[in-house]
Amino acid sequence: MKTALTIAGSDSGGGAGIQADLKTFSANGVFGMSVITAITAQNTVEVRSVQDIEINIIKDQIEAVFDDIQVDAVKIGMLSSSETVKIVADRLNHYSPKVIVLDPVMVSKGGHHLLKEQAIEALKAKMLPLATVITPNIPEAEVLSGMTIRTVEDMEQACKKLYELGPKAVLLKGGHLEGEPNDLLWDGQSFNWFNGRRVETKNTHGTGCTLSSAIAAGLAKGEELIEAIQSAKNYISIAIEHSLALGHGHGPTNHFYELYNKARMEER
Ligand SMILES: Nc1ncnc2c1ncn2[C@@H]1O[C@H](COP(=O)(O)OP(=O)(O)O)[C@@H](O)[C@H]1O
Ligand SMILES: Cc1ncc(COP(=O)(O)O)c(N)n1
Repeated sequence: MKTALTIAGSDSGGGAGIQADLKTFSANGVFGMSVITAITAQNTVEVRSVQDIEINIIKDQIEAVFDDIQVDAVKIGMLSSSETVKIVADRLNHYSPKVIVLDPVMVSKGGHHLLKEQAIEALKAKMLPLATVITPNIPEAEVLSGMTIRTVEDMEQACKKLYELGPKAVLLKGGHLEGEPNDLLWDGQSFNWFNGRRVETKNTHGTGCTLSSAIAAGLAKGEELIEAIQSAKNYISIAIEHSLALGHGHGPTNHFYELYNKARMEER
C-alpha cells in the first residue's frame, strides 16, 4: 500500500488539520501517517487555544517515520512558528521525499492566526523551494506574493510570482473569489484550470486541508500532477456537496461520502 505523511496541526473538532488529512488519505486509498506540529483547541466556530509542540518532538516524529517506513508523499499544513518551519525544512532536506504538497496555512476560517507573522519569511525562504506543488487560497497568495488578487488576470500573475519563490508548481485556489470556485495551476510552462460549481453552504471547514491531502494521496499512488489535482478536485467537490451541518459554525466536509453511499447501495 502506498503511504502519505501529513505534517500539520491537530483540530479537536475533527474537520481540518491532521484529522482531515488522515480521513482524506484513508478515503483515497493510501496509508496515512502524521507528525503533529501544534495542538489546537478548536471547533466549527473558533480556535480557543494553541499549543506548539516542542521542536525536538517534531524532529523525533519525522525521524521515527522516515527511519522506518517508506513515505510516498508528504503533505504539509499548519506550521505555526518559524522554529517549526526551520526544523521541518531541515529534516525534509535530509530525507528528500519525492513528493511534497505544501498548503501554506495561515488563518482559520474563524480568523485565528495559525502561522505567526514572523514565520512567513521562513516559510517563503525555506519551505516553498522544497514543494512539488503549493496550494494557497487567495488571501494566502496575496500575503506570499504581495499583490492584490481580484480577477483571473491577477490569479495568473500571482501564480507566476509564487512560482519565482521556488516550488515546482502553484495551484491557486479560487474558492475565496466571487463566482465559481475555479482553481488555477501554473507549472512554469502552462496554465491549467480545474473548474468547480459553487455549493451554497457555510460548511467549508477543512476544505483546503482536504484538497491538498487528496492531491498528496494521488501523487503517492503515482498519478501525474494534473491527474492528481483533477481527482482531488472531484473528491473535494463531492465532500463539500454532501458536507455535514455539525456544530454551530463552519461544519466539516464529508470525507467518506462515496464509501458510505456505496455501502448503502450494496445493502439495498
Ligand atoms: N462553496 C464551495 N463550493 C464548491 N467548491 C468550493 C467551495 N469553496 C471552496 N471550494 C473549493 O474547495 C477547495 C478549497 O478551497 P478554499 O476554500 O479556497 O481553501 P481554504 O480552505 O484553504 O481557504 C478549492 O478547490 C475550492 O475551489
Ligand atoms: C489545525 C488546523 N489546520 C488547518 C486549518 C485550516 O483549515 P481550512 O482547510 O479550512 O483552511 C485549521 N482550521 N486548523
